Amino acid sequence: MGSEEMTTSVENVQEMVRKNPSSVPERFLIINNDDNPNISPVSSDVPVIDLSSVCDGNEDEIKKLDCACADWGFFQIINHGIAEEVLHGMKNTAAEFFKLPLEEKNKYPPKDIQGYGQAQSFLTSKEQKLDWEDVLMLFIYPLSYRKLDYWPTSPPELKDVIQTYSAEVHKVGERLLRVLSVMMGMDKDTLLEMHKEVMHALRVNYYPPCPMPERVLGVSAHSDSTSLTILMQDDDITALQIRRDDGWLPIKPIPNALVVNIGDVIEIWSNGKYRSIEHRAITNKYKARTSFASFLTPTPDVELEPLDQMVNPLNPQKLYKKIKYYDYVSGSLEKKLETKPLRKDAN
Ligand SMILES: O=C(O)CCC(=O)C(=O)O
Ligand SMILES: [Fe+2]
Repeated sequence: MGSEEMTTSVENVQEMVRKNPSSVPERFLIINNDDNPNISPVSSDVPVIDLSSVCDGNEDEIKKLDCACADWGFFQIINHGIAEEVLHGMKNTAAEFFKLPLEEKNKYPPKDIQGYGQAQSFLTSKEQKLDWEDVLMLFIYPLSYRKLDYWPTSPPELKDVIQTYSAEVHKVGERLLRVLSVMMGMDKDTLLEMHKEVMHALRVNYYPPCPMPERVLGVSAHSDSTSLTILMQDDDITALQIRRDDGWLPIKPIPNALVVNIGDVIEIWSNGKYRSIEHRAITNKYKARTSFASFLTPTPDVELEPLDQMVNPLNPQKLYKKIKYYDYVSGSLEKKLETKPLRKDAN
């Protein structure tokens, strides 16, 4: 049972619910009313983008994507080219992993952001409210960052499934970055080159059912410190919400579509034209939910700064200071999932 001792002081949420399905420890209860999951949602839907049409150069669809990145920061993509079997394979195999006994899952205790554990064990802060989720986090690319010690060996096919799913998502991410590069006035490969290498981490979020969904968040409000995040969510539960018009807008799952959001890095490069929007996930009283977030980022040594061509009469100055991506992430981890750390005046 040594592995259990190796976990942090935050209890495994799934295990806690299994042992005591009707109670919620104090540290999970929300006090700040702005975080209230009950706040009345805004009604309208995030744009749905046909990726194949965008990549074929369809002007209207590209315009729609431009609008989605600027006005919404979030959109869903269809016709992304990832086979249904790949998506379902990932969901079904991960479900088998989360069903395993705790001792089995605890063979991969979180360290250096990788492994299986509670959301907070991946972060530094101790005081914040806890999120109602357990997380499996793995570096996928570059291969030199991959630490297979953290890749679960059970179920046996999981490693291959993660590899196949992630390779496909990576291709989608690169296609999107090529289109965004052109939309930002550059050659199609420039944005990719600015990453030096497109780094990729997979975070599998497992949210057990929660007896008090009106007072507990699955993941509290945050923006992603990525270039892009590509998310696969369950079809049968609406839980992801984005901040919009002073309210929270739910993103209703579309079967086999993927949710994409602009992260802080693209917000900075685009000098605020494309927006990294705060989002959160609420909990569900009756059902567990799983989401798969693929985080695409530049390498840590990349210097972030608004691109010269994104400074224009509409946006006459650089809105963000130059900062190394590594320092940016360290800063936002400390501030962590509080409020959005962006919009530093550059002077
Ligand atoms: O579960 C979700 O829908 C959101 C997850 C998320 O925002 C994240 O992992 O960064
Ligand atoms: Fe997120």
